[in-house]
Amino acid sequence: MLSLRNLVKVYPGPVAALRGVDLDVPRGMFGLLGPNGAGKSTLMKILAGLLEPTSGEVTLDGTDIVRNPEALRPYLGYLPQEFGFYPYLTGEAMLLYLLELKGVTAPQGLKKLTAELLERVNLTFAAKRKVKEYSGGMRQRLGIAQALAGNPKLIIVDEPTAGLDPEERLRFYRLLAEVAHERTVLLSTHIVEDVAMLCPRFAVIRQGRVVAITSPTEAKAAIQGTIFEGTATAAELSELQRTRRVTQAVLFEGRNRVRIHAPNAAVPPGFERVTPTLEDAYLLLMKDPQVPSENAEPAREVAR
Ligand SMILES: Nc1ncnc2c1ncn2[C@@H]1O[C@H](COP(=O)(O)OP(=O)(O)OP(=O)(O)O)[C@@H](O)[C@H]1O
Repeated sequence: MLSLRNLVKVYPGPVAALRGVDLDVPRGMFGLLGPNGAGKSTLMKILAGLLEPTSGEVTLDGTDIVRNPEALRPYLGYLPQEFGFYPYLTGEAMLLYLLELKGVTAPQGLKKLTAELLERVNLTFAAKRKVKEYSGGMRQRLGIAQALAGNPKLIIVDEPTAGLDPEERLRFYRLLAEVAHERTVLLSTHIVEDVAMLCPRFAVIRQGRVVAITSPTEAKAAIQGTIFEGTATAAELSELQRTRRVTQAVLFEGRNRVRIHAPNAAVPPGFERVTPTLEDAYLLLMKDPQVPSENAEPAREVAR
């Protein structure tokens, strides 16, 4: 179990990136969902031992990661947001180099381990191709291969599906789900679909604070019966945005299709009750004025 207690990070400025995060992350896949700037990367870097928190505690199975980052290293795999690959190396040479850099040892030899890891992430066919010829999805799979080396207890992946096309994203989801069978995988993302597809539980982070810890099913159940959808003109849409909580406004066949949260209030004419999506739940949490932006707020369990 990975446990975070009252984790605070203040950058010079000062910028309060984390304002007291409390979180327990069990085995399996766990999502950390939040908009850009919420503090996800800061949190990931602290967990990876690359950044010191201003205060607070992080433990992995009882070992203090903050005071003892070296003790953690063999148990940790990290796929950062910007992974630096050498474009002119082959996938195989790149991975071998990364394993050497990480100090991984293998009884069967590093070359064999490289081949096994490439097989694990379905890249054997591209082992001899230069990394510059890899698609975004192939690069991310190579990134997971290096994170898997040494069979870590904890894998941290920071925004791994940004920029992948739908097919690559799906393939990457399958790989992550498989990897999470045997360990804790902490997935940071601003993409709601990542969480919907992969995470039995997730935390929502907003302005450096955890504002909810829930599951996709619970989050949707909590707003069941309160989401309505209809068509609106541009003027009607501005009025709705002023007076209601709009969870979605998209153009569909040239007209505004709008989803609103209407727990008690009367529903505009033509609007019909629809099944809530995780996106609805997430957007409501992001707009929730109950979640103060400046004052301390304990983690809230949604509909438990
Ligand atoms: N080195 C730094 N110095 C000062 N401020 C920083 C630094 N790194 C991040 N920040 C600020 O801290 C806050 C949280 O940033 P962080 O990168 O952790 O967010 P994020 O949720 O990962 O967003 P993104 O997805 O855009 O990376 C932001 O306001 C950001 O501008």
